[in-house]
Amino acid sequence: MSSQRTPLRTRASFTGPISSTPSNQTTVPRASYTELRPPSRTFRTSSPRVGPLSNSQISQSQSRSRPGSALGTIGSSRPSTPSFTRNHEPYTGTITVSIRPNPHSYNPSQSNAWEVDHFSNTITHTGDLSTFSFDNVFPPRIELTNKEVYDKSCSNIVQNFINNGYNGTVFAYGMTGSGKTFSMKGDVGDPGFVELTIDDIFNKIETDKFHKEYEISVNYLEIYNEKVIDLLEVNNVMNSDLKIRDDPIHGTKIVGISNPIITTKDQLLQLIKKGDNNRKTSATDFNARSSRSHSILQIRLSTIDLINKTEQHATLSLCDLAGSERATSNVERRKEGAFINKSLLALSTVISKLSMMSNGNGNSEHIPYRDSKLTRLLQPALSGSSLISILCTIHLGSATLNQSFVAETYNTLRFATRAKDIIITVEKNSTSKLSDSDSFKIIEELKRTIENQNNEITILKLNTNNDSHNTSPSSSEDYPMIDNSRLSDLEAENRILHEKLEHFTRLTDLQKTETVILKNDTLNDILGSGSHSSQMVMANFEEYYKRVNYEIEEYKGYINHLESQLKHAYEQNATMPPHNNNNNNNNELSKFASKHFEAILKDQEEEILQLKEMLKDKDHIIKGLTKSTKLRRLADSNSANISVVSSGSNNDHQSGPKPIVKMASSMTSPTRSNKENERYLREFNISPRKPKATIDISETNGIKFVI
Ligand SMILES: Nc1ncnc2c1ncn2[C@@H]1O[C@H](COP(=O)(O)OP(=O)(O)OP(=O)(O)O)[C@@H](O)[C@H]1O
Repeated sequence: MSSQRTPLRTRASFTGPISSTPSNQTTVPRASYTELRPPSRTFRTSSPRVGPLSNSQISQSQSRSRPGSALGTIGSSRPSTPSFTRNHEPYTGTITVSIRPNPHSYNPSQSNAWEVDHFSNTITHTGDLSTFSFDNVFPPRIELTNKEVYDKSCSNIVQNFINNGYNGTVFAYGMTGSGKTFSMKGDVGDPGFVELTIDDIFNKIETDKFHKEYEISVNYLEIYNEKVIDLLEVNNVMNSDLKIRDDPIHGTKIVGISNPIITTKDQLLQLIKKGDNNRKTSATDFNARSSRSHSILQIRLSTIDLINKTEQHATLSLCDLAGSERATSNVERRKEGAFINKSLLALSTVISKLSMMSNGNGNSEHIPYRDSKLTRLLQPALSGSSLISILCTIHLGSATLNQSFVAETYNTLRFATRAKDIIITVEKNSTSKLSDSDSFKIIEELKRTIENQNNEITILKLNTNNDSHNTSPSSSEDYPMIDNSRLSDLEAENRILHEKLEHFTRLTDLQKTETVILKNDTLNDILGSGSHSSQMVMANFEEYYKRVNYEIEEYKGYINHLESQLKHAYEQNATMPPHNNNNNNNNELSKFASKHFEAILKDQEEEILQLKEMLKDKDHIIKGLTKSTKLRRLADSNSANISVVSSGSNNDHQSGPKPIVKMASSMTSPTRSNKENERYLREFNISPRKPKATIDISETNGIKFVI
């Protein structure tokens, strides 16, 4: 993991799709994303939500073919989770909305206010029979783990964040004590969304460790009484009310928030734990440890793909909102409650307006994102920069005993319904190509890290040896153990880094080869001569190859000559007598001569450098040519039993380059024996049954360059 952030060169544009659908799904034009149809809902005549829909309203809503509209009828289309097409076009669809009841406020032996059908993902009020349908409606089972809920409602977004560069936002919404923190943070033996997400991220890092570089940074904040507080730096008074500003890349930014770079999973978990301990919680009427603030954990991931040499940046926000609640007698709680309710109301209003706009009912009116810090921070996500999943936690409650639960659950379901109506178009963050200087920087950084590790390994080994010889009774027995485990960790890490470095250097080298070859007119002429026979292409290649080799030798000789001249000139310069200060004329003359001389030396140095660069380029050409020539030979001799030899002898290059041959009619050679063929095939790691039949200058894996 790099300790230095790669500069963000492109403005992040949000592109992207998701999904639970298999990747072999065919590309569907956006307008016909029928699989993106969101949960449909039946409005029964007694629905207290919006009142019954008239027949004309129902047919109107059914005939409207907006993708992702939540207005449909149960049975006509099952609620579907947003899907992504294979080639990751921008995702257009709805927000994933899931409902999770708190099992503690549900009693199966009593008559409950709500009935859940987790097969059809619906929830029905047992009194007025109004039914709501969502992407997921989970059963009120105590055995239901956070992992099961995460897999269905959240992992899709996390995977698209990790693998495809989409921003993601997940938030838990619901009344106090309904299970938001339980779902996000988890419990003993039942890790929550935050930990499960971190597991997914670090598992991916482990899987891709040989061909990808990841950099993770994190910030963790809470909004308490409309103040933004850095949970990782609570003791800093400067961080007691951070300001939110517009940001061209991320939409909004929090000025001055700490943003540490994370290198290990444990480090991240420790930081989050520290932040959690700093979060404001208190006992309320419904929850002994109620969150009195909204918390937002933001994980930023930069991915460098060492194979494709691209980089990508994405942000995942995990929000645990404070719960709505009724008035309480405690003054402090009342004040907090007022702020919480106000910001939740602002969120609700924003969601409602966005939903109306998505349904074509609202004009493109002002969305009041600035009414609260919460909506201001969620603004980029809600306005289309991010895939969103909302987990609404509810209390099912007994119909007779807990009337307040019933009303709150109604509120939450209404909120969830509006959220489900919102249609978002989210673009994947752009992928930018690493420049040569970026590749160079990465290679240098890897080398530095390896060197530092080597030093540490040496020191640790020395320490361990000293400890084992140390007979002092006061020496702790624990230290050698710590050192040993650190030592083996370091050695393992070091091996991986070495492999990474070799791999990346090889790739950079290959890319350079390809660039040089593509820029080379003569080579392009040869490669582009589609009508020529393979023998002719081969002959031209080989002739060109000899010519380049000859030129290399020439250049080397010339460089040697220049270098010895330079050396001689420097020596002369050093032995020149000092200037005579009394003689002005002489002095001026010698100054002029010296300047002139220096200029010549500089010119020569530059020429040598240029020549060396040219030599490097030619080396790259030779590599590419050697490979393609051998592959071509192999393919020809294996498939058509055609063997080609160069038209000149080994001494040809001594007599200078020849013009590139135009026809290969005179080229014949003894057919290579089977044994020889096998040797070649082994050398190129190619299966004898499937010889390469095309000239492929881009394939390197497993192929040794022989010059
Ligand atoms: N699905 C669940 N399974 C088991 N226990 C749960 C579940 N959901 C919530 N609980 C328990 O219910 C209590 C309240 O949950 P939690 O603190 O997560 O609520 P909350 O919605 O975050 O409340 P607040 O808004 O007040 O912070 C906790 O004791 C928690 O362990």
